[in-house]
Amino acid sequence: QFDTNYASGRSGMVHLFEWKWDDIAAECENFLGPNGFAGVQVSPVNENAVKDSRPWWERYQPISYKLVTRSGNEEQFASMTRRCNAVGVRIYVDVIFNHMAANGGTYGTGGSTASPSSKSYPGVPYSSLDFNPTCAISNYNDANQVRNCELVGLRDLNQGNSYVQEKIAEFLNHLIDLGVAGFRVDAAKHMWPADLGVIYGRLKNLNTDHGFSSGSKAYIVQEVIDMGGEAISKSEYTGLGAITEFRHSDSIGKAFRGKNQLRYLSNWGTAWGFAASDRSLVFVDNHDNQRGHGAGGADVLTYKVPKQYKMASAFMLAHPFGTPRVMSSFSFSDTDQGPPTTDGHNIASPSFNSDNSCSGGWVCEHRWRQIYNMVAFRNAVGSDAIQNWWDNGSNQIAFSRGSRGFVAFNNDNYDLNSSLQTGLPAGTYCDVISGTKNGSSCTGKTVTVGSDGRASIYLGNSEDDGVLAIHVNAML
Ligand SMILES: O=C(/C=C/c1ccc(O)c(O)c1)N[C@@H](Cc1ccc(O)cc1)C(=O)NCCCOc1c(-c2ccc(O)c(O)c2)oc2cc(O)cc(O)c2c1=O
Ligand SMILES: [Ca+2]
Repeated sequence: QFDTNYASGRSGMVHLFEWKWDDIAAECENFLGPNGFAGVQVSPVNENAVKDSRPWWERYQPISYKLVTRSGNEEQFASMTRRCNAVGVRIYVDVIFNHMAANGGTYGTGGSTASPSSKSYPGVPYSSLDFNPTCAISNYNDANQVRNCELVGLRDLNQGNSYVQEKIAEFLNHLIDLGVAGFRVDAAKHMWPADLGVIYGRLKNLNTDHGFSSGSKAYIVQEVIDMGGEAISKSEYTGLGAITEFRHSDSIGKAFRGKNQLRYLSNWGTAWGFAASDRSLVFVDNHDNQRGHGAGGADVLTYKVPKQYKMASAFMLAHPFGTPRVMSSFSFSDTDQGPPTTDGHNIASPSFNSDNSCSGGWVCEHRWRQIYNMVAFRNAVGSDAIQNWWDNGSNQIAFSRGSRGFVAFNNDNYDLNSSLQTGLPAGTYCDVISGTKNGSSCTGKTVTVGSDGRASIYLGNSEDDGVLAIHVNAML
């Protein structure tokens, strides 16, 4: 189903890609809880194939459903969900049950062996009876092939098989017992919606020991890469739960790279071909398309283009459309490269600078002031509608969220300098992009709103950030 199970007053999910469970637990307590984040998407928790150079994508090659990975073991996972739920931060698990590991001398992160060539995975156990006949996906316009054949050599499970359904449901219910709030279903496009419906139907209610109200069901977000032009469409999945809206990532990248004038964002939402707001998990980039090949490819914005990245993230978090997910990356130069390690195998923990940013190979976009302050903005404005849309006919735009928040963007190559209607009560506000409210002072620019709700808004085109944001919880 598509209710996020977020604790009240919180929004903003962050994908702590490749983080270890102990480090996520600490991050919930030290940063995400205090800053109003609602949830964490974690990397796959099930035992995966060990590949020589430890590429990031080895974690998408299951060996078994044992909870042993480079991020930690079952005990550490259980401790993480306990500690994060205790501070109002939910845990969403990236689950892979379309396939099992591909060929290649294979043992798992938990020590299990497997023989993909004979479709034997004793760690589950799965045998050749549980897989579709071997064939390769070569034509994305053949829906049967996309579901029943192998994605890049990954052994394709038959989710129509009742034993397979049982093993998958057992795996997901084990995670529900451990306190998770939902799942990101990997490669959902490669599974039949009817089979997914059977599997989701076998899920238990969420564990009330972790603060969920009784009868709550797991939030399901299905990875369906649908940029149009293929046989399979996301609408086949939106009845079952939410979907990852890749068109949002592609379109927001194009807009803030200047390929689309920002004034066209005035009808941002389903008019752009996105799924319904409550079925769309939205993002600027994800773990796959930030590496250039996934969907959207070349136009996707990443931490490598920080000014545009922060503007796009601010727009996503300021706009009411969809359920936003902030990507938190490790730095990479090679698209196969895995997370930073201490010894080539064990993942390194993030280290933190005095300004709360990360080091040690972790980018921690979620710790960038312009991003975490916009999560607080989104919390402050709640479900208030967009009002007072303004644009200059090209790349300067502004809008308010009811009477609780106001944002302005400047992607033109000249200053934005206008008196605009903010919708806010009269007063002086801290601009939470250039600074942070600190008691009754602001470490960045301030904006004074008159009794008519108007304010003089200045955004120089050479400023670090092309965005300005004020809201009722940042009033001085
Ligand atoms: O680049 C990658 C991994 C990409 C990837 C991994 C996880 C994801 O959730 C994802 O969306 C993409 N993998 C590299 C290396 C690789 C991995 C395994 C393998 O047998 C061969 C090569 C690669 O070059 N992959 C081929 C292009 C990317 O094709 C993949 C897709 C994919 C890409 C575009 C689509 O429209 C689509 O429907 C599926 O999904 C995966 C899901 C997985 O669970 C595991 C995978 O290996 C993959 C996956 O290879
Ligand atoms: Ca399949």
